[in-house]
Amino acid sequence: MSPSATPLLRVEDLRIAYQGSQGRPDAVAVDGLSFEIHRGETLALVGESGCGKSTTGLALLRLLPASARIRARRLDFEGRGLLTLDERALRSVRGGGIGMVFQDALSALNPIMRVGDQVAEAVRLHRRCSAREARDEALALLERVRIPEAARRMREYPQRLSGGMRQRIVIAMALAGRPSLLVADEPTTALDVTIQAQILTLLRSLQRELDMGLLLITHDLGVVAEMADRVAVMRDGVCVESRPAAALYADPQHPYTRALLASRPGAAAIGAEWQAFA
Ligand SMILES: Nc1ncnc2c1ncn2[C@@H]1O[C@H](COP(=O)(O)OP(=O)(O)OP(=O)(O)O)[C@@H](O)[C@H]1O
Repeated sequence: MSPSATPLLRVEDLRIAYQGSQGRPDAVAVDGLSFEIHRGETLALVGESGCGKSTTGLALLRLLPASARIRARRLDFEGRGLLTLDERALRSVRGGGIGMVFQDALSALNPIMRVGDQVAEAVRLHRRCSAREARDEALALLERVRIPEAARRMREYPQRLSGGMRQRIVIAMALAGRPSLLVADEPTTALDVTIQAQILTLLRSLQRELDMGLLLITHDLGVVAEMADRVAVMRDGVCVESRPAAALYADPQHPYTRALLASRPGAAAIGAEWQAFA
């Protein structure tokens, strides 16, 4: 990691509430969250379902529904405030500055379009170039995400590919705008365990090769043990602990972090730690 003075992403005191409908009170989804990501750094945002992880990821791309009220002391990407960007600037940040990978590769892909054409289309969204150049770039992207026989795979439709291959295609599309930050929201949850490991290794390698920042959103502390530089643990919209990964795993400070660690499959004692939060 080579942290520069200005972080790629600076989040300070982020608060997000969904407006309650039919007289119901607003629901606070994120409450006072702060973190930074530098180029070349991986931050894992970890917590159970509903703790506000995806809401945070979507806020970075200003993709929250209109019912979401968002404010922050700072929400800066490459030194610019994301909350005050106009639509045009936002479009260039989405996919250009910040790339996004979601859990469900199948629904992110068009079933009736060859995957090579979909990646080429993503390239042309971000860069003026000929159809030929876009196809060449798409092929290079498929090779970058280690798709074997990439030239042949370009002509396949998504359904003909395995789940892992599809997720590689989605990652290739997310890279098409040459982002400096990649947000990956549960990128492996829908995959078999062995494939999960391959995709995580790929993300880690890409993050290093391209010197990107990576925000990895997951409910599974085990998933990030090998690859995060820092881990931020969230519970009910609040960050309870944020530390370098090695320190957090070796000596978790917050009881909730200890409970999450103990509840991983294969962890010895779930018992008392978890009971406190059940
Ligand atoms: N569109 C929405 N309208 C109202 N409330 C929402 C909306 N989206 C999320 N929420 C609520 O905001 C809180 C945080 O949800 P969020 O999806 O960010 O959590 P999460 O940690 O990503 O969980 P998951 O992994 O299940 O997606 C939850 O209480 C959820 O019910």
